[in-house]
Amino acid sequence: MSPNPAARSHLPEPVLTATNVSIEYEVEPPVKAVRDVSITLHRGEILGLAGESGCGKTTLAYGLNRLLKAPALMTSGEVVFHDRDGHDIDVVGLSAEGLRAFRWDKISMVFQGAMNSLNPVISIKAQLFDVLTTHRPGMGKKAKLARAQELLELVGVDPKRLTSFPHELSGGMRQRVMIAMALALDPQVMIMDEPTTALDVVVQRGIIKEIMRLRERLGFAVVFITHDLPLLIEISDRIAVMLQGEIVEEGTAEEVYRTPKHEYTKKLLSSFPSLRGERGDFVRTGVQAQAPEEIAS
Ligand SMILES: Nc1ncnc2c1ncn2[C@@H]1O[C@H](COP(=O)(O)OP(=O)(O)OP(=O)(O)O)[C@@H](O)[C@H]1O
Repeated sequence: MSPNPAARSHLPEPVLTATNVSIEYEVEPPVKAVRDVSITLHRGEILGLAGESGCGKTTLAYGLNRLLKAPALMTSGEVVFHDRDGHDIDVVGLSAEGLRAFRWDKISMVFQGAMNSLNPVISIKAQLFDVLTTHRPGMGKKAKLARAQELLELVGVDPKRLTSFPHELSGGMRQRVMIAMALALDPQVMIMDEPTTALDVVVQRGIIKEIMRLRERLGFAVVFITHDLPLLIEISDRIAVMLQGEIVEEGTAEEVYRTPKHEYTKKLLSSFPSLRGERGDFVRTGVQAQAPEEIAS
């Protein structure tokens, strides 16, 4: 199968553009974790970031959302968020106040250990209210309650759980609550860094399925990072492959799977035997991902 140029020309407009981004850890000797990376995330798409441990995926994701902390430093590059109202936001140039308003509202992030960042002694309701109070100061109590209930429903958690404390919920439920929190302000981009890796396979698949449904329904774009290349191929619209801080290959999931160009991509694909042969044959069609239960089978 050859890449379909027609499909590419129909990509939606960009929502996030990173240009020539380089990030270093200023340690001795310095670590060049991200090297001159340019990447475009289109509205509503799932962009999978693949590559082995230590290649710079998390560092890049943090850079996109200005979450880098010393000793990490973005040494060059531009990150521009293209808001749905037509304005461009220079993410690198945002002030501290601008950044507080930007994060969670425009781009939110769910990471592997996110479920453990819920405060164990504060109810789910209070923690959801906190996000809404901070970012939507004009919102009344009734509206906040309705939104909190709606958010839990969206991620498949019974709204009765609002009064629960995190320790009363399973790991999967807590991660769903974190996804609800990330959705609270209707972000246009979600960065998901190994969002389900700490969970068992059945729970993982359930949550991935939910993310896919939500993306269809709410239209946010996702940068999805995982070591699970078969999963990435199934759920992503496009995939970027990282090697030692650089993006060495980029294409639709189908192109990357069917006609990988870079030797490293070929090596990466061959390290997942499940991707070869009848059982693991490519099943994705268009932008509609296969149902996760089918992926798991
Ligand atoms: N605080 C730090 N100080 C120095 N070097 C770091 C620091 N954090 C990460 N690095 C280095 O930066 C490089 C990129 O790391 P990063 O965590 O972004 O990779 P990754 O692809 O996300 O890996 P993983 O999948 O294991 O999370 C690695 O060489 C790592 O050792």
